[in-house]
Amino acid sequence: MPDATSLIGVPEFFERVMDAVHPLAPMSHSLQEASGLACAEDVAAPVALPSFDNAAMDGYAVVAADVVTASEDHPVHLPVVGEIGAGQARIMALSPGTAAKIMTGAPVPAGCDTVVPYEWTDRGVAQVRIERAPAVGQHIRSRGEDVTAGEVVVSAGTVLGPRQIGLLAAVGRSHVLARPRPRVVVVSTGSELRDPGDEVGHDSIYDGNSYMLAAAARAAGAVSYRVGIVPDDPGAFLEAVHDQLVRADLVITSGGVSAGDYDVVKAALGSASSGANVWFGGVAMQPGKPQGVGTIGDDQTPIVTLPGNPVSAYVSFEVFVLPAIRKLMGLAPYARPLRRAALTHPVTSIAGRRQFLRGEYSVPTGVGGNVARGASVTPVGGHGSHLLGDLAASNALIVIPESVTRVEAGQPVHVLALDEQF
Ligand SMILES: Nc1nc2c(c(=O)[nH]1)N[C@H]1C(S)=C(S)[C@@H](COP(=O)(O)OP(=O)(O)OC[C@H]3O[C@@H](n4cnc5c(N)ncnc54)[C@H](O)[C@@H]3O)O[C@H]1N2
Ligand code: MOO
Ligand SMILES: [Mg+2]
Repeated sequence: MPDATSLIGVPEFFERVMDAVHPLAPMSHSLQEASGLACAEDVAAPVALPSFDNAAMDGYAVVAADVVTASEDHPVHLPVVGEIGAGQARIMALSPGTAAKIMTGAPVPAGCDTVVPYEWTDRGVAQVRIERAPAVGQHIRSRGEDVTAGEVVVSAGTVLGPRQIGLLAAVGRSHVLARPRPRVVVVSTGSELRDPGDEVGHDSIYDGNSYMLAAAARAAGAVSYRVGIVPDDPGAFLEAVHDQLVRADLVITSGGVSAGDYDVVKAALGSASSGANVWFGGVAMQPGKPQGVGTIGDDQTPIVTLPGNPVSAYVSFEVFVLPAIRKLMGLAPYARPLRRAALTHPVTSIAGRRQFLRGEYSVPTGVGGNVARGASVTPVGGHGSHLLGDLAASNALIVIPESVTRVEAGQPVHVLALDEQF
């Protein structure tokens, strides 16, 4: 590994990763598939909302002038000429001096300019007694009052959340152009690795990283593919990665990027015949010092090579890969809110490195997260980048800046809230 003087900063490596990825070309998606994706068109409403004048209450369609004098003491009586249910518009026009039963959502007949709710009547069937006068237009939802036909209802770049999907469906769109979910291929390297469920010996361990990274990619909105464990053999590694490129928008590898004799990823991707162009180096952070990023194959598929220590791999994913996946999706890079919280115990950090410590972040129930409102964070476990149990017990990363070597209890710190997403 390069020594401390040759480490590059977290922001510089972040830029290298972001430069390697480009938003994916938009595709047509059914609304069911489009949830969480970035819309890639300005969607003009094909129809107005409401698309016709309709009743806002269950009651009687009437002509306002006929009932203007109605009161409990002086009710107005009108003959009921029929009934209009939602989806059953049998009465197209209403004559003055008559009423028609009408249900919420049903089209108001021509001539009707107000609806009398059941509660203001005797609910009569052949004749209705009206005891209160609605204003002209009351209880009628007018065509186009919400959305006019041709109006842009969702613009390009908007994230298609439930509200946008609901609106698109309501204006009759079955499909929408959106940037697709990136296909992320996860490759774990290490001759010591075994699949969960298999036997482990005294010198082998379970492959936690590829499951963790595949799950993290999926949680970020990607489709993830886990490639079986690749041993520390450069030829086998290159073959495995090249085999996957056909279905990869991004390749993430785990392990083999440090200074070891069997650090396969660095050895393989660094060779002239690898078909890859990858920068390897040290980043001024802990965990996550050894890193690599570049492209591989004819299509220049982006590849990020994460360190093998589980906490290092996870932190690197959060800090670099999650924003990269979001860029591929056409989303803003940062997914997590950076909160401020008071540290409950002192922590130390190496000078010149941005430290990401595991922590348990909490805010008093029902309030937003900042120090003034009582947010606090308790460090969980030590600095060791093998401490996966501590990572799993955490819900935040405490971020200690490069220039700081110690923070006392009670002091405010920034935390990346891992279970929160914008
Ligand atoms: N001489 C030096 N040694 C190391 C340095 C250094 O600067 N000089 N850096 C250390 C740091 S920091 C890190 S982080 C690791 C990075 O290691 P590699 O990316 O080369 O990863 P490996 O050597 O393959 O594995 C490291 C560690 O992680 C375990 N591991 C790997 N893959 C998995 C997996 N899929 N699931 C669970 N655990 C995994 C592996 O068994 C090792 O224990 O290098 C330091 N060394
Ligand atoms: O920097 Mo390594 O990523 O600490 O363990
Ligand atoms: Mg190594």
